[in-house]
Amino acid sequence: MPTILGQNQYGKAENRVVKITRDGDTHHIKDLNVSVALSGDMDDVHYSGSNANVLPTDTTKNTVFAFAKEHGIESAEQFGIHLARHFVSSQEPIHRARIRIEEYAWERIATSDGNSKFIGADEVKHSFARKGMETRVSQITYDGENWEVISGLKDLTVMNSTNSEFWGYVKDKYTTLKEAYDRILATDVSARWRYNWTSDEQRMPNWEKSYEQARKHMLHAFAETYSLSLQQTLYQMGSRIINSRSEIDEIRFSLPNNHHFLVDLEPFGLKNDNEVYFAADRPYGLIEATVLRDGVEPKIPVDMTNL
Ligand SMILES: O=c1[nH]c(=O)c2[nH]c(=O)[nH]c2[nH]1
Repeated sequence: MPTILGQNQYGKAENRVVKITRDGDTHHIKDLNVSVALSGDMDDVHYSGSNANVLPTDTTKNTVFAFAKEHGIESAEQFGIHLARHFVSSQEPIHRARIRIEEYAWERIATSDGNSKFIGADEVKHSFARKGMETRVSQITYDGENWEVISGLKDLTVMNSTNSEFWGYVKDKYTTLKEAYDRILATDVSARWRYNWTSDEQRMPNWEKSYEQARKHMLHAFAETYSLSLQQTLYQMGSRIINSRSEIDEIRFSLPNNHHFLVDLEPFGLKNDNEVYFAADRPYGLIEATVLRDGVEPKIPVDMTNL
């Protein structure tokens, strides 16, 4: 049965590029998911396997990261225009380039009430929360006598573009990780906290205010902790809440360490001065712990994913 090749395209999909622009101590983030699809004279590679016209998808990936350094990322559109023009104008066999870009928006972590006691202007400049991501959750249990209220949030994505190190860890024969003295610290906060309101005899907390305050304290602790590990940051976030909110006795966190790897741009003659990162989605470190008011019994389940 004779066959012919129909429409075809190829390229590297979902290049997760994060560009930090460091304007003194004020940092700016561009966080993109860039997919490249090229088409043109690609009959041969399909029919005979000749790669003579094939620019490797790996190269299209490298180009995305190199362009983030060379041209910066002014806007997703501008970045896509640079890339598409480059592929079509530099490669004879390529006649069409389609660049798809998703951009993740970030906003600076700032004080909601103008009270900058916990957060100096410096911290705000390199601490970000991703827009419109989080989900607020709660679980209410009542046995006719006692109440248990657990509240929390998930998918609150935050990033510090500096003030994070990781070194001095155990090294065995399988350890290859390089010590880091200035790395990106990013996580999707999943937290559950338990209220010490258990009976109708007690004054009920203001749930709305409590949620808002717990969230705020957590973000401020994240932003202002000079972090030597995500574990340390986690503990600071928890203890800030316990110390600031008398109605909360226990908080449990599940924090993925969203790794950002510096891209090696040396092969392209470019210096990567802590600017262009590959945002890996898996595997990820997963740091989990409960922070408790001293003397209380832990009640939040260790595996809180169904909560
Ligand atoms: O903050 C961190 N904690 C770890 O336990 C760890 N392990 C690792 O490889 N990187 C990191 N980062």
